[in-house]
Amino acid sequence: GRVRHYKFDVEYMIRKPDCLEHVVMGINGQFPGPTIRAEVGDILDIALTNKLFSEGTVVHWHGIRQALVGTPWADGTASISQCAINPGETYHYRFTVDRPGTYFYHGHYGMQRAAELYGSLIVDLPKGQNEPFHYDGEFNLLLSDLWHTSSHEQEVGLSTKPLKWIGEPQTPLINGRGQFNCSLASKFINTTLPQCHLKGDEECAPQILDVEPNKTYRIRIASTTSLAALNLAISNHKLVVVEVDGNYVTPFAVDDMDIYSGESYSVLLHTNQNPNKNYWLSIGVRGRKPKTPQGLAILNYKTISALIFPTSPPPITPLWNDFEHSKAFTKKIIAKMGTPQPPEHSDRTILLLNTQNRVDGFTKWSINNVSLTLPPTPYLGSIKFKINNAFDQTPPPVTFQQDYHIFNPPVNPNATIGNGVYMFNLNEVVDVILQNANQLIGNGSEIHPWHLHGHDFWVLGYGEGKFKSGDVKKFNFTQAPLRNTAVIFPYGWTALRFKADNPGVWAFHCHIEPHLHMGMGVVFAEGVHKVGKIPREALTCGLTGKKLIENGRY
Ligand SMILES: O=C1O[C@H]([C@@H](O)CO)C(O)=C1O
Repeated sequence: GRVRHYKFDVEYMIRKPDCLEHVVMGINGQFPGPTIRAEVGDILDIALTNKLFSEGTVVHWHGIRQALVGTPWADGTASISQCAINPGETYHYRFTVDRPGTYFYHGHYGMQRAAELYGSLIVDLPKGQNEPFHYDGEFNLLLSDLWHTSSHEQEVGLSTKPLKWIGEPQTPLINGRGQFNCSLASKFINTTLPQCHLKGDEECAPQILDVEPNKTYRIRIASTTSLAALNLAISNHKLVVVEVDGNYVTPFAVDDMDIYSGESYSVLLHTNQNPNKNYWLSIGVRGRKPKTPQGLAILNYKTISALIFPTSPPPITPLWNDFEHSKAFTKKIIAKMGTPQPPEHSDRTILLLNTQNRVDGFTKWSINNVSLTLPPTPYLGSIKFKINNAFDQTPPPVTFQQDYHIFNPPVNPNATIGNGVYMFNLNEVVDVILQNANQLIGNGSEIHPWHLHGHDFWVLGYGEGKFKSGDVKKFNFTQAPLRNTAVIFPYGWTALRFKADNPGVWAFHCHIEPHLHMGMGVVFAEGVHKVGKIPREALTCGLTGKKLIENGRY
């Protein structure tokens, strides 16, 4: 593959993504950051310079496994794979993209994703190879949620006693575009917002998808929201899902689709409707009581002007708590024939109970009663160089008390903080059962999208209530989809299998950024002794900084 060089300057910028002025994080003067487009086998060489004034940064390449050549130091997770990049410093992300698909990148330090640090990353097949589906043109939609409070204010609120929850996002964004103080569809929907009067060249003008009649378009869709789960639909048009998290799936048609934070999709759209009209593409909030208006874009049949608004209302987003609708969609996702099958047996199973808890009166999320607090020395260096006082050496619990009542608030809400690591033998096959439960107070249970770094996993199944050993009989081994993000539904469980075959240290966490901030994650490690030479710039902080770099030992 060829080497593609990029220079990325991460900076704060003043923009008007929803027609109002906000501070957002961008790259090279662009918000969202530039789209990276590469071919399978290419080496991406990204010199990323921190142009922020007074805080560190890192960028994670979401869905890229860093596995082909073994570059775990390029995964872009602060405290896990590298030291945060200080203002004025440059870090070199150099890695191979080994598989086609729809990916994205985003900040992975503090809550810089909520500060809107993200962009798209698309990997094409090598020239001459064809996708297993035909299309005449393509679009790329990166979905996000815009906040009118700064990520710093959000972090402090989440770390305050009592909790100051961040609430709901102000504006959903499609390719960084939304409208806050007006609506594109106020004529059609019950809104107090005035009709937007936009010329089309504003930063907050809607994304237009220009199409010709009777063609097939591939729409790539990825969500890097901080909180919101979204439902996407296009009036009058079916969507045929063909790709999920960089893996082909058995195609299926839907009228609308759920997209959780951390997921990516490709859908095919046939432009087989009346070409003398335009149509709405909508994204609406699901899974939490929506306080955010729909985000809108326009499907424009080029036969008419893009400025002619659709003459019918935007699609209605399914009810936020219609979880059966969500489950029906998610369970339709099955592997395409030819997808690698999961190994028949696993070497070990870990059960991870997701709960909302208290630690010294602070509201936290915890896994088997441990709330993750990242250490100052990144694990990759501290494990490789056996710096044993860098983090808790006792591994975190692999199960939870079997008499735990998942349908009730916790009897004892107290959890502990910790930063221990689940250590796997290289090439071990691991089953993970994610178990959902009731929230801290009152009745309720939320959807959490769990994202694994460094691997794909097979989704073996989703179930209701508390996982029982007999539930393994319900696992789907023959068409288990490969993914890097999977949700747990309210009061349910999700079973995953993966092969710990990628030497390195990998985050596995809820992709809802405030939940990760509140401790909702774990750290996996395997074969770290096999990791090649870690670049110095990954090790300059904490105890690796002191013991290796300052002493001139590295
Ligand atoms: O972590 C969360 O905290 C709030 C709520 O449970 C307490 O205010 C909420 O909706 C979350 O998802």
